[in-house]
Amino acid sequence: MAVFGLQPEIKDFDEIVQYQAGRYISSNEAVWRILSFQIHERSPAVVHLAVHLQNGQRVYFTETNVQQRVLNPPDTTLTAFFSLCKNDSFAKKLLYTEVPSYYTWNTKNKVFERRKQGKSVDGQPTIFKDTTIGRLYTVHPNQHECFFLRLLLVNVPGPTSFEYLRTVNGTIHDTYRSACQALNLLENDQHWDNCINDACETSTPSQIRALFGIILTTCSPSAPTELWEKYKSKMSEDILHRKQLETSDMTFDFTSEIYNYTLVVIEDLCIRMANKPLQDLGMPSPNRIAAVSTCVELDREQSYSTSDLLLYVQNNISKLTSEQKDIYDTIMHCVDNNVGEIFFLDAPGGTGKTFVIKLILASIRSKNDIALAIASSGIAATLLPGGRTAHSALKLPLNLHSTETPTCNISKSTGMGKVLQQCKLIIWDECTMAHKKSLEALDQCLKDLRGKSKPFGSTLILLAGDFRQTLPIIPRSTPADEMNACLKNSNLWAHVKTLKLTTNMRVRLQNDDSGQTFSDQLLAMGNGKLPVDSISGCIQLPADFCNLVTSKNELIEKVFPNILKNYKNNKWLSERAILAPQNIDVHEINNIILTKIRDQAVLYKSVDTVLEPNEAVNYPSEFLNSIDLSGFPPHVLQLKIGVPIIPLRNINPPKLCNGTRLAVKKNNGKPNRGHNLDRAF
Ligand SMILES: Nc1ncnc2c1ncn2[C@@H]1O[C@H](COP(=O)(O)OP(=O)(O)OP(=O)(O)O)[C@@H](O)[C@H]1O
Repeated sequence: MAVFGLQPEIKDFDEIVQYQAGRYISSNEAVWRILSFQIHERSPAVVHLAVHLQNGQRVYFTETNVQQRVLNPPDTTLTAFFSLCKNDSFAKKLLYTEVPSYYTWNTKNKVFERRKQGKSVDGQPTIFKDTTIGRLYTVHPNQHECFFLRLLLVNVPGPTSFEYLRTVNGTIHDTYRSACQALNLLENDQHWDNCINDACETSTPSQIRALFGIILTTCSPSAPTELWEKYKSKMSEDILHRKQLETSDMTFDFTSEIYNYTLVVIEDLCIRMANKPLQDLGMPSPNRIAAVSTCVELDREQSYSTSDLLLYVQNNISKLTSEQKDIYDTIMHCVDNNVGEIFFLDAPGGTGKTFVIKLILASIRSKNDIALAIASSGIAATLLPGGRTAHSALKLPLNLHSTETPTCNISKSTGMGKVLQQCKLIIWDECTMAHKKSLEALDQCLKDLRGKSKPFGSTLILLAGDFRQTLPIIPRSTPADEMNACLKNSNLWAHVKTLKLTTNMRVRLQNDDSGQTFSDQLLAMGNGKLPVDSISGCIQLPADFCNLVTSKNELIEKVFPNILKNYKNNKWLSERAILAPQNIDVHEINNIILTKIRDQAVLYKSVDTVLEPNEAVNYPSEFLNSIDLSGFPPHVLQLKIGVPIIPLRNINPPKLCNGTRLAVKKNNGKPNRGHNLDRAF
């Protein structure tokens, strides 16, 4: 339909009508309009919620009603929410943003009313939930108090007044900001002070130094020197004690030399963790000439007790099976004769690969030589004595996939540079999971450090892993990309000699027939021997391969039977885990298990802020909190004593690597202590 006015009468010219009449409307739209169908709709519906300080709401008045408005200003959604929380026990559990899902806003009477339709809430047949969501108006951080009031509104359920929002643990705070501070919703140097103070009660000086190093390198405290001045004696106690023993004078007190030496140790830590000297972290720079120069990396690799290691070798070498002994002899022959070779130990799970590697490491280290143990994943690194992740030890770039020719950030003069020049053997466990570029980076680095053009600068390399297991993981990639990133596709692979372990020691030692069947099935699957369905392209699992369950609750019951009785038993916990590929399932399973444990839950919330303050309006804190990325902990972490947790990243390896399982031992709302479930130390 098209309408054109050829001779508009200038007198009654209505531009809007003219525009509407002159619009072209397609036949489809014309029919749609003639039948009065809705032109657009919103789903889910969004209700905007007011945010204002006490008596700060906008009030409209006329000359006639000014007095009445002053005495009795109309309610806003915020003041109506307070009244609702006073009178409705269900609303008391809700956050402001959750209210529109259960209540409708009556604009005439300015009250929230319970929904009459929707999905009824479990156990509350008279309460209905709808898909409607509530959105708070954003507030610029420049409007300080209003911004902090908003922050409280998205965190405190069921407030009954403005004063209620400012009340934390019975204390009424003067400002919303200090209430946020008391609820740990804001970043604050006081956290770090409390954290170190807490550590001083129970930790050794070296642990306090490591904690201080982590705080300096990753938490950007605003006044690091104040923390240093306050706790420098606590961090230097062991150094003082050593000095007292050396001088046989137990009255010897802290001196500037002792503090200087402590600073040197802390600086070494910071360089290792973040490659930054203390000066770049807002701290005084230590006087390196005055301090005894130490090479932390070299010290670390040579600090093993040779007598203990020798005893370990003597006790275990006779246990090696003939195929394990062949591998041990081959490697030790190369070590003793300084032969630079590249070996790949092809060992399916349970064939004793770790057993042989431990023995090789102990044998080399017992002669005070250096053997470097690295692994692609944190958990594999924890299983090797002195193991570290390849990324941390070799200073590999994090964006390996996108870098054309990545390099290790190690120079000849650094501690790690010296370790790599002097080491007799480098063992890389789970190398099949590593991107080929990381090995190529190590190859280039060793060639440079050792001044030799042969692969890996003629260093003896033992790669271990199993190509039947997980290949390198490349986000948003195709299987072809993964194959391309695989070590076998590197030019270096042509120089690799393969050694094989075939006997499953786990099965052999336990003499377990079902274990043998399971191991054979795994091998057949890894070797591509299981028949593939031509239509779906999937393999069919053998009927006796595993036990299938039908619900999450059944899975939990099977994996963690009788959890209330057993959950404080670390050995029991360390033997079981549920893996899920998606965060949403992980959160759901965690919540089900947590509700079964009767201990008091403590909530830890992340403080999420945008770097650019003006962007706070576009990315409000509740939006930042709602982002649930892989590799990041959830915004709200709920912990109870005894539950297992996994650190996603340890800034100061190698004791705790990412992936190590811990059990919560103490839960005080501050950074936690834990038992290690994966190994004892
Ligand atoms: N020669 C041996 N004598 C005694 N015990 C052994 C021997 N070889 C391996 N074992 C034991 O067998 C079990 C499996 O060995 P190990 O953990 O070294 O295998 P793996 O190949 O590293 O397995 P995975 O790849 O699953 O980690 C361990 O308990 C280990 O102590």
